[in-house]
Amino acid sequence: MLMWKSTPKTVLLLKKLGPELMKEAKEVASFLYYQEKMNVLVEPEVHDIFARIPGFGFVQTFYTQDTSDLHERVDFVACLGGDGVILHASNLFRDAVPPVVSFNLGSLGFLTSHTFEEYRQDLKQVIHGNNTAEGVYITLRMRLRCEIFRNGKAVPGKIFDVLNEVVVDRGSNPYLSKIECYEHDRLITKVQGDGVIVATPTGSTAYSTAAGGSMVHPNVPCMLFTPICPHSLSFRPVILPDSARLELKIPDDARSNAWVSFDGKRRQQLSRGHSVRISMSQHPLPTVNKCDQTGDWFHSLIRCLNWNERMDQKAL
Ligand SMILES: NC(=O)c1ccc[n+]([C@@H]2O[C@H](COP(=O)([O-])OP(=O)(O)OC[C@H]3O[C@@H](n4cnc5c(N)ncnc54)[C@H](O)[C@@H]3O)[C@@H](O)[C@H]2O)c1
Ligand SMILES: Nc1ncnc2c1ncn2[C@@H]1O[C@H](COP(=O)(O)OP(=O)(O)OP(=O)(O)O)[C@@H](O)[C@H]1O
Repeated sequence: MLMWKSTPKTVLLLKKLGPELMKEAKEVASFLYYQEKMNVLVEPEVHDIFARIPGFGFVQTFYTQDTSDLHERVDFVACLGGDGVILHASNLFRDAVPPVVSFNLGSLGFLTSHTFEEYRQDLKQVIHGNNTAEGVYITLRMRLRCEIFRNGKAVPGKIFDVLNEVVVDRGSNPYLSKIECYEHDRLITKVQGDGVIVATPTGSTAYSTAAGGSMVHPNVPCMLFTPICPHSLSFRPVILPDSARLELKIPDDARSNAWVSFDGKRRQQLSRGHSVRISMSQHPLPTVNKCDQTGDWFHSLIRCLNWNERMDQKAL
């Protein structure tokens, strides 16, 4: 459950990229500042828009070049948009992540548990959660720490924490990709196909599901190892414990380079001899639940993916 040591003072308000959702962002910023007496931070591009609107001089911003101390300045994050905004929030925080409450104003919104209509009541619950009888539940979402290596040496500045998954694929190369997969330095298999996904339980309902992986409740401590179009009749997806330490390496005899992406972003080439090492991050991402961990998850499975939607059988 969410327990504040002292009443939260600063909120980071994130919204979906682009000009839309400014009306909603203005409404939420005013509510947090005037009603809840909170400091409101937004990203620099959004701040540029607020700076031109009379009466919103209270909205502050931060330097995106250095977000290393952002977690110390921000008590919680409020997101307006879809799943991509939560992935973006994850990307802003390399180390500890403050609790994230998200209002679904995007398209699918599997991870965005709250509706915008009730934002006042839900934000009050988050801010004064300690004092309410019911309390506020959170889900601690595992992230994966990914680090790129060249011939066994860490490439400086190439460390990424992902909330959904890391993908190594063939990119636009016409050749089958060849990726050696090690677990704690032991070769477990070679992927010969379009690529491979290493996903968190949170990411299990995203790309990994599309590639045939299982859907895993976010409280299960594990990582999913899901091949993409493997050219083999026996390569089924597997689930590994959260203690696994994986390395995906492009061998010298691969016909072409590969590509790696982190939560579908920050895509870059992996040449022969390059590898990406993957282990559980020490810093999970806490998301605020609307109901509770299991209730929210099944609600999203049904609302977004029509999980087991079927006509009810009539009595005899
Ligand atoms: N074939 C696929 O299904 C496919 C292909 C590429 C990327 N993706 C996913 O897109 C994600 C990036 O999302 P984005 O919003 O920035 O890009 P995007 O705008 O391309 O959205 C991809 C879709 O995936 C959904 N999604 C994202 N995370 C999810 C999750 N944890 N559970 C269920 N659905 C989820 C989003 O709601 C959206 O509908 C990647 O992390 C990857 O998982 C999926
Ligand atoms: N503040 C932001 N800064 C940078 N990129 C962002 C930001 N907000 C959203 N994005 C990106 O913009 C895209 C669309 O955003 P988002 O996912 O929130 O909306 P959507 O696609 O309509 O909803 P859903 O993902 O739930 O289907 C995503 O790829 C996301 O990563």
